[in-house]
Amino acid sequence: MAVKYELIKVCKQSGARLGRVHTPHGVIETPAFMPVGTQATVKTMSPEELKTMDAQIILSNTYHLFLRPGHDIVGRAGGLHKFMNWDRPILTDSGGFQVFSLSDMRKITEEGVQFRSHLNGDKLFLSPEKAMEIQNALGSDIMMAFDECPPYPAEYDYVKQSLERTTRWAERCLNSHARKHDQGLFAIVQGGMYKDLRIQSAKDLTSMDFPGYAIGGLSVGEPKHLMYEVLDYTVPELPTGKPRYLMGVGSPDALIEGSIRGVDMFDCVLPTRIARNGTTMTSQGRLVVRNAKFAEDFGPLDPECSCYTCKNYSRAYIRHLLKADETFGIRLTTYHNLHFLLQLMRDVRQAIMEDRLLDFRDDFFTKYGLFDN
Ligand SMILES: CNc1nc2cc3c(=O)[nH]c(N)nc3c(CC[C@H]3O[C@@H](OC)[C@H](OC)[C@@H]3OC)c2[nH]1
Ligand SMILES: [Zn+2]
Repeated sequence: MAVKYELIKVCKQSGARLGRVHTPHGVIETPAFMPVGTQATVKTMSPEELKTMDAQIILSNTYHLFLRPGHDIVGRAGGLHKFMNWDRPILTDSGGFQVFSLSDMRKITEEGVQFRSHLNGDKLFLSPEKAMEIQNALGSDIMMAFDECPPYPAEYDYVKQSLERTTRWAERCLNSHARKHDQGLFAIVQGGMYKDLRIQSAKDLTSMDFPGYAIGGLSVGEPKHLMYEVLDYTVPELPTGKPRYLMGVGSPDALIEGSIRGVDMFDCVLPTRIARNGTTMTSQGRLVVRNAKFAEDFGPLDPECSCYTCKNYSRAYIRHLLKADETFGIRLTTYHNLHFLLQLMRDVRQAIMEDRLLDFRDDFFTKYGLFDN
């Protein structure tokens, strides 16, 4: 079946919502955090470990897989699910963002974007139609429309031109959507930090029938309060019966604040990226386990965590592995960080069920030391 959203309940205290996103490879309970597996793997984690921590859906990336190994190879392997041995839902980004964040020598035209591969300098081209062809070959359950994510800050006129082109590109994606595997195609709302442009982008895109809507153009260096402000006036422009996906977000506080504002899906490289330099998220805030002070600390990363890492290994052992550059060290910090955010979203869903998400936020922020900064 195609991608459908089922609204279960709205939190009486916060307006956040509990929902389910039905996809060809299974159901996602929302609000949900989606681990990022850019190059067809969530770095250092096996699919079995991701299932043990109950990751419901993972992300992969059109830009990276187009460049390497090539979407045609993945297609001939039977698609991304088969290629990476993951039988739950997969969402793929359309590649637009990476063209701007990874490659140089790029040129935007109405047709699409010319750029050079960040791997070998090859001249390449991505367009709405190409992005759809690639995602069809990958066979992801949720595909993203090809868009431009303007930099921050960006001039009003540039953002207006850009969002209007992104809307035309979204229409071209819809028209070239083969629905080969009954995949869902989400449009991406742009408009920078300008209220009238965000509302224009949302109105234009919701007038076409997409099964879900992403809010793009955020988490690009703007202050957090500005991101929340944009959410405050953009989310209400989106249909309540469709999932809302805030791209590239985020930290524990942003996941809670975004859920309060009615966002259903989140993705962020934070948990896997900071794990690689030995930074972990714990119920008492961030903990840099590489620090010398943990050399003889034989307790778990987080005394309140029930994950595999915290049940079986000490801070001293993990610190030793990281200092010795042993791969198992970043596997343990990665496992814990992903589990931490997945558990946080389970707690958020429970708080929505019990109409107490604002209380949950205050308790979490107090313990996590977020009222300090
Ligand atoms: C960090 N802040 C952030 N703001 C973003 C805004 C946009 C946006 O407006 N449009 C598009 N198309 N993508 C965006 C993205 C990339 C997310 C992907 O980036 C990849 O993570 C690195 C990952 O790919 C598996 C993920 O897949 C959905 C953003 N990331
Ligand atoms: Zn843990």
